[in-house]
Amino acid sequence: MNATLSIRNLYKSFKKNDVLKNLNMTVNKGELIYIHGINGCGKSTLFKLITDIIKPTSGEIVFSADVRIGALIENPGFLENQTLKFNLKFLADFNKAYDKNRIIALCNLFQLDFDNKEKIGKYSVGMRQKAGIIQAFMENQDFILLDEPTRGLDTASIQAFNELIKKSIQANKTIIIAAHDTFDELQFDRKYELKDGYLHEHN
Ligand SMILES: Nc1ncnc2c1ncn2[C@@H]1O[C@H](COP(=O)(O)OP(=O)(O)OP(=O)(O)O)[C@@H](O)[C@H]1O
Repeated sequence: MNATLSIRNLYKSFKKNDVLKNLNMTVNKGELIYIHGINGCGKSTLFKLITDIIKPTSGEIVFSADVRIGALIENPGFLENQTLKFNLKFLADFNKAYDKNRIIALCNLFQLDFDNKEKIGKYSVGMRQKAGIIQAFMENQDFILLDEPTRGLDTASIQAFNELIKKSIQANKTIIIAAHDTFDELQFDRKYELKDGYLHEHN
């Protein structure tokens, strides 16, 4: 198999709080992975480690190649006094990856108005969540991490989300979804449970 991410003997503690203990996981290119866990079990911490936002206490996180990562972690951070259009361009420009047509297609999929003049700070929870999902996919990233992606989404948007995931997997993207929600419509290659700091693989 074509391992794209290898996590070896990963530990993360915040002072005396041992959040992740000896975590091992290999993710292959094109896989769809699900990590289930209750609030506070360490899902966001794991994603912050993978995206290098925080450093492990010990252990290794190795990408086999130069992958471009898209991520939705906790509440998506935006410039609150700017529009959706401004925010998405601003973020994509960091990587010189602004693709207006792709962004408009994603906005249409989620029934979000790309030209909405409202500041993003005024958006509803669901609208903001959709904007967060869009930024994780808008640069056609290879490896996508989604933390509680369907939080606050209505039924139509959950369907749009499922569609996006299926299409992305067909396009050989690698995706990890961490959530306490279940995703019955999606076919995962592997499922894990993150509990008491340990990651258990489900059959
Ligand atoms: N920067 C930090 N400093 C100290 N403790 C932290 C920090 N970040 C996370 N933690 C602790 O790590 C544990 C896991 O938090 P994390 O946010 O990863 O959980 P989660 O599974 O994403 O939860 P939720 O589903 O509620 O988003 C919690 O006990 C939290 O208090």
